Amino acid sequence: MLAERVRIVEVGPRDGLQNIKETVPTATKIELINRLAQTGLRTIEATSFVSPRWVPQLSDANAVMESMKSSVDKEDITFPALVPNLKGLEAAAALDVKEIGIFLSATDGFSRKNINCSVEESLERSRVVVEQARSQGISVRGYLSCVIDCPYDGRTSPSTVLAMAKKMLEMGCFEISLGDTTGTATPKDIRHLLDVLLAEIPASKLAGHFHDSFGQAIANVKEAFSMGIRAFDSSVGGLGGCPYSPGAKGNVATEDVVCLFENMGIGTGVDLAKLAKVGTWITQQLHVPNGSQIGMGLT
Ligand SMILES: CC(C)(COP(=O)([O-])OP(=O)([O-])OC[C@H]1O[C@@H](n2cnc3c(N)ncnc32)[C@H](O)[C@@H]1OP(=O)([O-])[O-])[C@@H](O)C(=O)NCCC(=O)NCCSC(=O)C[C@@](C)(O)CC(=O)[O-]
Repeated sequence: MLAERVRIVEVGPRDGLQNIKETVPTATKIELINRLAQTGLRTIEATSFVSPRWVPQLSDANAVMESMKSSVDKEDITFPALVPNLKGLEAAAALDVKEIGIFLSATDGFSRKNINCSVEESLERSRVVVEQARSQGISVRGYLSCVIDCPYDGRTSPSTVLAMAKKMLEMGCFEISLGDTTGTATPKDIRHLLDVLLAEIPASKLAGHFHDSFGQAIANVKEAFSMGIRAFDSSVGGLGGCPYSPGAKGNVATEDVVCLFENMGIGTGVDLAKLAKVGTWITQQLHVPNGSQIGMGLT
């Protein structure tokens, strides 16, 4: 029995697919989630209730979530969805979604490109969403993008990230997922950021969400772990990327995260061999390279 554990938030069906140009059939998305649910993952972000004009790939959010709702054999798995505004919350609530993710940026440039408003406006918008979600018993995770770098505004200062994270926690988010949206962070950047954040925010309220544009994401996971972070977002096969973060690659691969922690004697609850098969299957379906070397090695 492993004494220590990390919590993995699988974001492949949402972050992994949102940037794929060709329309992925709804049945493939549902099958991906069902296969991931067989690997031991306990949190699988399923989709986004966003504007179909902005992210056409996820315009089938209702159908995907409807199919999760009816699966009785997955009662111990959470299927969160991203929600940008009250319209998204209404759609999610109608499908009995138990957890939503709101998503804000530490920087104005990315905020305007991604959700068409300034950071200040996004805080006002989110406050109402969080209040209404929680009054309906829906828990809210907060994503904060561009914590290291912004594709439009350049480097982000840790003090800006701290101020935003505190505001998001105060409004009622149970955890803040720190997004290295551009995937440009190094372990030194992560240490510098966490030094500032952990002076005022408990590690249990923070998660790492690291993209892998320069192959540093797994090193960043390890660095954040060494500083006390115990929740990490990752994507099967290393899929992913935001349509509004040009050049950024996918998330750290879930296979790599599981392999890292299991080898450190830290439990993940995930069956790596089964997960690797899912990574191989979905990357073949999507005709994209498998972003996990360990995943390829195991299949
Ligand atoms: C926020 C908006 C809606 C503002 O977009 P807007 O154009 O300012 O919104 P609007 O209120 O003017 O509405 C425009 C149209 O969208 C519809 N609409 C409006 N809201 C919804 C909704 N919820 N669901 C469905 N439809 C919606 C609305 O009804 C209207 O339809 P029309 O009348 O023109 O036919 C838009 O910018 C948007 O949807 N953005 C989402 C972008 C996105 O999903 N980005 C990727 C996720 S974030 C990410 O990947 C980063 C993360 C989280 O992974 C962490 C990291 O790596 O950093």
